[in-house]
Amino acid sequence: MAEPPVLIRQDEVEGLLHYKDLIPRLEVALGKFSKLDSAEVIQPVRTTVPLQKYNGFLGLMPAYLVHEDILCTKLVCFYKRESGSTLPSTQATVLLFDPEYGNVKAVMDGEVITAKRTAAVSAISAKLLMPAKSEVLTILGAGHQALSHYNVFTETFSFKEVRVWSRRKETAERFAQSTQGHVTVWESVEEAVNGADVIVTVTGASEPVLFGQWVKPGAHVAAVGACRPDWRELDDVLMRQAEVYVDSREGAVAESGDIILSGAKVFAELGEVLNGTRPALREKTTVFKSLGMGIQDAVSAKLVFEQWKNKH
Ligand SMILES: NC(=O)C1=CN([C@@H]2O[C@H](COP(=O)(O)OP(=O)(O)OC[C@H]3O[C@@H](n4cnc5c(N)ncnc54)[C@H](O)[C@@H]3O)[C@@H](O)[C@H]2O)C=CC1
Ligand SMILES: O=C(O)C1=NCCCC1
Repeated sequence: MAEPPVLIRQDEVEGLLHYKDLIPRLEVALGKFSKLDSAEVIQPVRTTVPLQKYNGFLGLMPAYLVHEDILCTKLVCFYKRESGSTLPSTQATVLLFDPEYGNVKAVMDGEVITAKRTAAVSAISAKLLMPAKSEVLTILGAGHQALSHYNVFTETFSFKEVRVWSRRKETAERFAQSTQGHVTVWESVEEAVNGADVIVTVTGASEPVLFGQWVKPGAHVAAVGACRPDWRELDDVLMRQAEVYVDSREGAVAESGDIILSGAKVFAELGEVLNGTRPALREKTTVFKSLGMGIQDAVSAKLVFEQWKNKH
């Protein structure tokens, strides 16, 4: 009989998952995913169950990495919350399986995994696509993803200035007080992104908040919110003037309102750039449209479980 699953709490995941270990593993997984002839990565597009009554959805995100023998699924509920709501917008649990036996080896918190792996993938996009001499980082939104993006971007790169905007100034101010380094608070998106080299959009918006006319030519945008086919964070001008990169083409054309509704063409997956089969057009304005992938959770969960076992 299989052992019962271990339970790995949020504070433990936080202490076990580090960007320096996570980023290289995500790069390998993204590269394998984008190899057209590879049967090594099995990841269906996320299944979503709408929770209309609560303005949210349940997302089911299974993945199997054959070579590494990692079988995993995340169960994630996401809600659009009213401004000022104290309810969480994301609740997630990750299940790691023994692929041969079929039992669940570990049940772990998925919120820290979601925050860190999403930010780590955005950092990979920036490493590949941001202008060579990037000095100004602007973060639009001031929630959980804003903080994980702040942490990995300041750990990985050396920006001279970091700015934040949120729809409520108090939230942006609270965010700026919570960060290790200095962050300036801006009252309008237009001013906040003026001259920015890298812009991270991590809002719960379903209408555009970032407009192409405000974005410096050559800037890199990591667009993380707007994960439904009818939600937007970026306007048509930006989507059409930029070279658009995605985590998964299949996911992007099924789920991204910014891509579907603007009619923008996807230039490449990040994995294709990592594999050297598509170029990184660093000198152009670039958008990385992130939707999140089961394989990102799977490699994160494996890492957490390995580290947990080392300690127990
Ligand atoms: N691409 C990916 O892999 C993932 C994407 N996400 C997305 O990232 C976004 C942020 O997630 P969290 O930081 O966890 O949420 P959060 O609830 O912690 O923070 C959301 C932020 O967006 C702001 N916001 C909400 N509605 C807005 C609106 N209509 N206009 C402007 N700002 C608005 C809030 O004030 C807050 O600052 C969400 O859209 C979520 O769906 C989340 C997880 C993974
Ligand atoms: O990839 C994820 O995890 C999520 N993506 C979109 C919003 C919910 C969580």
